[in-house]
Amino acid sequence: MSTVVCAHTSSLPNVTLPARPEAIALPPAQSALIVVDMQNAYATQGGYLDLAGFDVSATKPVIAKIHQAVTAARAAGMQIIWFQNGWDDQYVEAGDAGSPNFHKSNALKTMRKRPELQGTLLSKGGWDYALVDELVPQAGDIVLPKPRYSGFFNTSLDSMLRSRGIRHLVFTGIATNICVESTLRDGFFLEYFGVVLEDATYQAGPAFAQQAAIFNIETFFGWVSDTDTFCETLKS
Ligand SMILES: C/C(=C/NC(N)=O)C(=O)O
Repeated sequence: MSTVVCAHTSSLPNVTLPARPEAIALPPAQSALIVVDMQNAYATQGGYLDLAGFDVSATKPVIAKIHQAVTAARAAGMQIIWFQNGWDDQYVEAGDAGSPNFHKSNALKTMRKRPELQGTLLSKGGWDYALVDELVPQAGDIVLPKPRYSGFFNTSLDSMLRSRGIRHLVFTGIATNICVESTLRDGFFLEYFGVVLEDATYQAGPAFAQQAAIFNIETFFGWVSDTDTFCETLKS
């Protein structure tokens, strides 16, 4: 079985992650573990996705897997990056009717339908915006707010990564088919190697949305592995 090795990092200590469609090199000093939007909005009952009608009842095991992956990545010296999706409490950053986001964001649509929720969903400083209690960033981690689905759009992610010489991105978080896939895709166009830990992600929508996102990543944009394999690989 072949292994994909980035030409610029081939002289670094050889950590190879078993993945689909083939193994991929993952030098810890040139890699970041990215945790996408593990906020109450996306992972807790009573949060935005739940209120908008999406099923979040199976997110607890995903939170546990992310905790496991973060712990292993931290022990290996890998940079941890946490994203939080949302906007100011007046929703200026969300855009007005001139922005597609205004029309497509289910958080904004839910608040228009239920005005009593106005100011609560994905609003910076609120419970919905906060990371779930089980996942706590530590000193040295990077916490980045993001205003759109892709973590590369209108954020400092690219410069944070480039200034640290990071070329390899390991993705966890919610939702696989939206912010995880959007960020991994943009990373691909910017020449980052993206791997998703399948069991440390969860979709927004039916199960086929997860399957389609994983298919797209495995086939066109990156690589797919799982949390135990990632942790074992880093340990060895
Ligand atoms: C539906 C949705 C997904 N966000 C994400 N973190 O993938 C949203 O933000 O509206």
